[in-house]
Amino acid sequence: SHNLSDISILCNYVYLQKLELPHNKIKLSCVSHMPYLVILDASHNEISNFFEFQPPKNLKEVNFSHNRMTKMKDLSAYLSLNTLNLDNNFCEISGLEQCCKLTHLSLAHNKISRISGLDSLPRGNQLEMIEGLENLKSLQVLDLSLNRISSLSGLQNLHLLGSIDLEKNLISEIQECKHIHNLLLLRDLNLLRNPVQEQPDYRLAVVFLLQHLTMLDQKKVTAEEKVSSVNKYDPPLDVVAARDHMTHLVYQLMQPQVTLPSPDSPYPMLVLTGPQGCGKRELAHRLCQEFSEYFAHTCHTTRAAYFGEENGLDYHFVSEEDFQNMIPMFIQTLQYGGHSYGLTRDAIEEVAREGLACCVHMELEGVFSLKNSYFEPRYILLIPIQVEKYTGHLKKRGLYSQAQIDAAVSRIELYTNTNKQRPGFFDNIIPCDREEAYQMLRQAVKGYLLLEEQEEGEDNIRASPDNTSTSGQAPDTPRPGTDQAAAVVSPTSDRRPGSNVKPILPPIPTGR
Ligand SMILES: Nc1ncnc2c1ncn2[C@@H]1O[C@H](COP(=O)(O)OP(=O)(O)OP(=O)(O)O)[C@@H](O)[C@H]1O
Repeated sequence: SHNLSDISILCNYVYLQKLELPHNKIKLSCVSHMPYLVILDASHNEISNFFEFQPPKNLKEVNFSHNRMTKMKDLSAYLSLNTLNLDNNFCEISGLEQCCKLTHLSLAHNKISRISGLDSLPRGNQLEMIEGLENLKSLQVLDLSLNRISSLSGLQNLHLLGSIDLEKNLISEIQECKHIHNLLLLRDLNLLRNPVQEQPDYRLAVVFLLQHLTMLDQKKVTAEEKVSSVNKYDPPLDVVAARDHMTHLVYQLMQPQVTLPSPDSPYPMLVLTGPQGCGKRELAHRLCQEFSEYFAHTCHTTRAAYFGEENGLDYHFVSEEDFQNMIPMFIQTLQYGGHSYGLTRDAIEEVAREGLACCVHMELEGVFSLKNSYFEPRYILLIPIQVEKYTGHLKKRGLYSQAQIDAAVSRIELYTNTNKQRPGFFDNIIPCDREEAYQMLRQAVKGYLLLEEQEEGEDNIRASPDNTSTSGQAPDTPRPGTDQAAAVVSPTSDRRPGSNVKPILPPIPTGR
């Protein structure tokens, strides 16, 4: 750092192996007199000529960063070079084809729009790491084929990149593509002859992660591939529900006898839906307790019972193996947070035989699935209004990991969008983070049950069979706890299960 400009005196030091002259204004012609030079640091000078000296046979490390070079030349004579720092110089990289020992190339802060010519670096000595590319903001085409690169990290900010050729490298993980996920102009990626090709569903997974690609591995990405990849890795709710429904429909057709439900006598059900942890489970529980003569909860899950949960009451807790064996019995299932949840026909029938309606809670996919079925439940959406409060509540519960919390929070939008885009999809919407959520819920349910008058003292008034009015009830409507009721709900009754269910929910409006 002494602003040296003339170093011709060094011409006499022919045995020099290491020359460090950063931050000067030197010219390098004297290097031609140093055949044994191994390390050269001429960074931060004003050198405009690239390698303008006779090649020292063993020159291994060269630092030319921060100079004024604009044009590269063929470096085939510099056979021993393994480390080359060219930060802050060039517009185009070339001439490295014969640098067979190059393993470390730094190209930070250049104006390079095209990197090529690195593809013929001989095997066994290929680049393992390219440094400094992150600042090559104008780079559009990157050819790093035939190297030993195993990560795409460092490319994430090259927003103008349209083409990356990494054929025959060591990329082995599909997740590496996440590094280039935000490159919206990237159309062409070549990962041929990388170990990643062996990963199951490699092509669909890459097409999913890089949705702007038009060419992958020198093959056009088709519209069908794009749709299949989204359906596989982030299926829309309708697709999840349709698949679930299809499975259960097939099994249903294989069942010896279908009892519930039937299109002519819909079985009443109440479904609470909303993102996980919004309190559906407790609310459903309270409802089933308060309205125990109307509702019972019945769902199966493979998740372990939380403290205080009871088998058969909160869920039927079963092993994953049992759950899989029961698949033919389900009318709806969902994999959520690594666990399986489902509603079996048998469980619904058991509730129905007791003269009760099912009150279940589920994620939105379950609702979509039920909407495909014969069932015509009432759907109540429980939605958090204040995200921070909801997040705090999830944390306080101490049941969920941060990832689960994030997933639950991110799904709020799914619910609100569904509500916006499909008017009438939900019968009621209740802000679940309000103190009075349960009061609002029971009010809605009482509305369904036409129970208002009963509260006002008319004890014996129940919902009419046709649900059209609450007054002038048929006096012989069975009351819970009476012999008559017992007769109707007797499990030994030979009437069709479900036919004794109280006609509690008003008919579903047509056109839903
Ligand atoms: N049969 C089903 N189909 C779809 N989703 C279901 C089903 N049964 C339960 N779920 C939903 O799966 C998610 C996880 O269930 P879990 O019982 O662990 O909920 P939770 O953590 O207690 O949250 P919440 O308070 O929302 O019930 C919940 O959103 C629940 O409503």
